[in-house]
Amino acid sequence: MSGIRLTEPAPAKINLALHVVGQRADGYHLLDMLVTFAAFGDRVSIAPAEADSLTLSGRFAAQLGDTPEGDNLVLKARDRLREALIERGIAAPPVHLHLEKNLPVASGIGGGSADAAATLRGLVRHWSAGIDRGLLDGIALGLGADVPMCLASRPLVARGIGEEIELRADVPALAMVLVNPLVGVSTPEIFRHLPDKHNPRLKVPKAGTAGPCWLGALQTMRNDLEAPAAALCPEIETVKQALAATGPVFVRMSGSGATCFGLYHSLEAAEQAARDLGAAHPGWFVVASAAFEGEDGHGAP
Ligand SMILES: C[C@](O)(CO)[C@H](O)COP(=O)(O)OP(=O)(O)OC[C@H]1O[C@@H](n2ccc(N)nc2=O)[C@H](O)[C@@H]1O
Ligand SMILES: Nc1ncnc2c1ncn2[C@@H]1O[C@H](COP(=O)(O)OP(=O)(O)OP(=O)(O)O)[C@@H](O)[C@H]1O
Repeated sequence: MSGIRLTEPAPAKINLALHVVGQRADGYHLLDMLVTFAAFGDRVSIAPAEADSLTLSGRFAAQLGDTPEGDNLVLKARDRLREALIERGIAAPPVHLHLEKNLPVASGIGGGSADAAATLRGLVRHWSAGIDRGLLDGIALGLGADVPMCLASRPLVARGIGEEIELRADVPALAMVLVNPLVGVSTPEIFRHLPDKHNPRLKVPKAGTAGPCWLGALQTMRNDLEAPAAALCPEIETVKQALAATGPVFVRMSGSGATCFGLYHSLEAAEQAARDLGAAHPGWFVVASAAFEGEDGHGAP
């Protein structure tokens, strides 16, 4: 892509814990989530152009082949932001967007949501658009429940369907390994197979909790989508066992799966685990990553 003006990271979203605590009248489930982000993810690049366009690259670009271009969350994000800016008299001229798709699609690590959030962040900068944070959060939520947290892209607790966000800078930035058996799982189907929609709330450690205490707290938390996901996709249990055999400090499934993650005390340990898992399971998606800490060391703005 020539003439790139800026590139915005779209870090993978990792649900360290996910409790299903109720259901709204419209059927959406109420969730208590502890979320962090991986340095590994997609990337959205922006350049000025004569006319709007989108190009794709990356290992999983082909997985978006069946998604009509207009349904790509990158373009939806561009269009919703532009509409809001034009309504307020702010110019939003044509852009060439390039999506480097490194995250498997429909894999529980929020790839589409991360792409939408990165597009919003990038275009606000590209168009030099002073936009009210509340309005931007509203546009994000309209694009998907996970988009507001991906807009923050730093450790947080989210409640509701993901729109009530409390940043938690004290969550330890541990290295991780992400593993997906490359078997797609359908989020609505997992929710349909949930045995119980009213599970105990997430008990979040108090502000300033030290790293080792967070690890203890994580053990007391759950991902309530893990059992229904593993029932529909037996490979999830195989992935968890394989991860557990590499000596992580913690293993769990993210989102509605099928991606599972292991946490490690060092990036070197995570990289060694990823090498071993990749060699033993060449058909899986396996990647080692540091936690995302943003350009300023504290996550994205
Ligand atoms: C489960 C999470 O991965 C947690 O981070 C996300 O909330 C899922 O977000 P997503 O993949 O963007 O899913 P969406 O496209 O918003 O929802 C797909 C479908 O899953 C079900 N769904 C999703 C989220 C939610 N809180 N309750 C639900 O019941 C709904 O049937 C919805 O139509
Ligand atoms: N840029 C995009 N990247 C990925 N999926 C997209 C994108 N745009 C639209 N989609 C659609 O969104 C659906 C969900 O994809 P996504 O990868 O975000 O799911 P996920 O990783 O399971 O997310 P979550 O963790 O929020 O459940 C896909 O079926 C795909 O058709």
